[in-house]
Amino acid sequence: MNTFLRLLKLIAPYRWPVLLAALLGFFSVGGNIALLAASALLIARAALHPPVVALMLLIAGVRFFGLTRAVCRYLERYVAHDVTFRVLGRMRAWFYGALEPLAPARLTEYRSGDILSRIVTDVETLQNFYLRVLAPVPVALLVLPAVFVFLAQFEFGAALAFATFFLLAGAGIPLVIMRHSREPARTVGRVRAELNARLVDGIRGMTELAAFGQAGRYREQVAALGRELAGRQGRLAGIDALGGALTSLAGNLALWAVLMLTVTAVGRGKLDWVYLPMLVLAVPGAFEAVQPLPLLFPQLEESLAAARRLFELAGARPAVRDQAGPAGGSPVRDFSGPACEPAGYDLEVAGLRFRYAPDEPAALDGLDFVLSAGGKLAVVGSSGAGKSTLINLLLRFWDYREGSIRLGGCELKTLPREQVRRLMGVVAQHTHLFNATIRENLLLARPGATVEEMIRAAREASIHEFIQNLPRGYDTYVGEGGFKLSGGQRQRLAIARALLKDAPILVLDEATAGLDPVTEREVLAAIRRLTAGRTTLVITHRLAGLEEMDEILVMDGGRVVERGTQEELLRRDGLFRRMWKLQHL
Ligand SMILES: Nc1ncnc2c1ncn2[C@@H]1O[C@H](COP(=O)(O)OP(=O)(O)OP(=O)(O)O)[C@@H](O)[C@H]1O
Repeated sequence: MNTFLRLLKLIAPYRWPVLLAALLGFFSVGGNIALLAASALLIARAALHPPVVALMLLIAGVRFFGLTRAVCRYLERYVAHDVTFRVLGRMRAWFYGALEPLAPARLTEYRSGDILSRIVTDVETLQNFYLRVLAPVPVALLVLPAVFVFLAQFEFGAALAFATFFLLAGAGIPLVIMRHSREPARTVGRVRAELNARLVDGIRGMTELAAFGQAGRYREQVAALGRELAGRQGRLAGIDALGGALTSLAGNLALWAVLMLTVTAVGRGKLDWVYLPMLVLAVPGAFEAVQPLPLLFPQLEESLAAARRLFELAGARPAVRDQAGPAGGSPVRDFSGPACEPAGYDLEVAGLRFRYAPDEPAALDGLDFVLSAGGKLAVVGSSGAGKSTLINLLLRFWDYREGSIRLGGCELKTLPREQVRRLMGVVAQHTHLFNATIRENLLLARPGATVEEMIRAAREASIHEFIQNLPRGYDTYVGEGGFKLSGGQRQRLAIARALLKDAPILVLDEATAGLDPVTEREVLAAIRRLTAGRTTLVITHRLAGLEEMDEILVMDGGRVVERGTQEELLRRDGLFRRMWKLQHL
């Protein structure tokens, strides 16, 4: 019910067009009934060979209702679809906006295919809620009393028979259908999402599947899900057909009953025979209003299931929230103004402890360091030591509970996420490049940058020459994820981006990982230009280019096990020296 009300709320701003569509729907069905009734009366009257003048009003009526019916049907379809697509458009934007605060911490709990399925298919499914659930009900509710009163004027028994079959078709049959369609209608969205998630995963990992000889097995899993979806859709289609057939049967029975009762009334001399065809033909016209109703509950069930999936994800509690309360306090309200204005860019980390979930081991277990503005600090360590976790906390992708991170004297979690991220430029190992031009990818860092600024950044990142030699230069499309570029080129673009962003604090997260030694040296030279004069935090397990660091923290299992300059660390017989020896043999 709650979901139903929330869906209704979403169309509240469009209540007038929705109401107009319902009224137009009523006039369209009403026009059809009047057209059939007027035509029947005209034929019956004409059989008596009256002067043509006596038929003029009926002839005009047939013309008028014929036109009314066509115009109303057109307008009803137009208004209903227009408002539906506007609601869906609004919903997509709302849903996408609701996802942003969930990234990346909460979104990692969902598969990308599943999210895609929600934003595309589930939103699309909701069009049925507005077009096939909400719209037909008021039309049927208006048609029933109108036709009942009309028939009752001539023969009450016929009116009663009509109402009985109308209610059977409009309420009884949909209720029977509901019992049988509930399960497939509820689960069809989930199976579709599962299939989409598998497909997206499979497409991404196609090379691996082929390399490990698992393509056939995966294909079979996709096919099995496809069969399951087709099975549920088939059941729904069968139920839909059954509903349509039963409604037609009820309509025909109503017609037969009204015919019998009016013929009897004519026989008893209670009804003028000339009205008989009119009364009988009004019935199939009226049944047009109940034709969509068998699908009402399956569509409602499917829409509610889709809406629940949307609301569930959109309503997920973000892992991080901007807060105005005291440091470490529970989130109070959305951030409305800085609680503290950082004085400079000194970074002080003290007693920092963090675990991703209460039952998981600590990813960081008491981290302390000071990185003064303009200073350079490296964090090195083996895989799983907690290096990336530190970045996740620094960028406020996750929030810490124990210890503190102070930026310019302010507790980091009291600063708005936007402000924190504005102050930090990140060059990561896997920089996401959009399927757009090089120019668009670079300007992402600062949309207002001039061409000169962009070129200067590319030059300093040693990528300008390469771009210039491309046939389309800065307007070259880089392909999905930048696949048309080499790893080194992608990294240099990432450096150019960071240069363009010109943030006072730089975070380099395995920025040279995976590069060959020659490219690594070139990228390191570009990094050196990038870091000049900036507060820099380098996260790496490759021990290269660390001689310029003011301090190196060596981490293991979430703790700092050694610290000092490269020279000092090499003099000691510790983890750093062991790692160094392994990498520089
Ligand atoms: N999103 C996450 N959810 C749960 N646990 C995580 C998550 N990310 C990392 N971890 C865990 O936290 C610990 C530290 O991981 P982290 O990624 O910080 O290590 P790292 O030093 O960056 O390793 P690498 O050099 O391999 O990237 C690991 O035990 C890891 O399994």
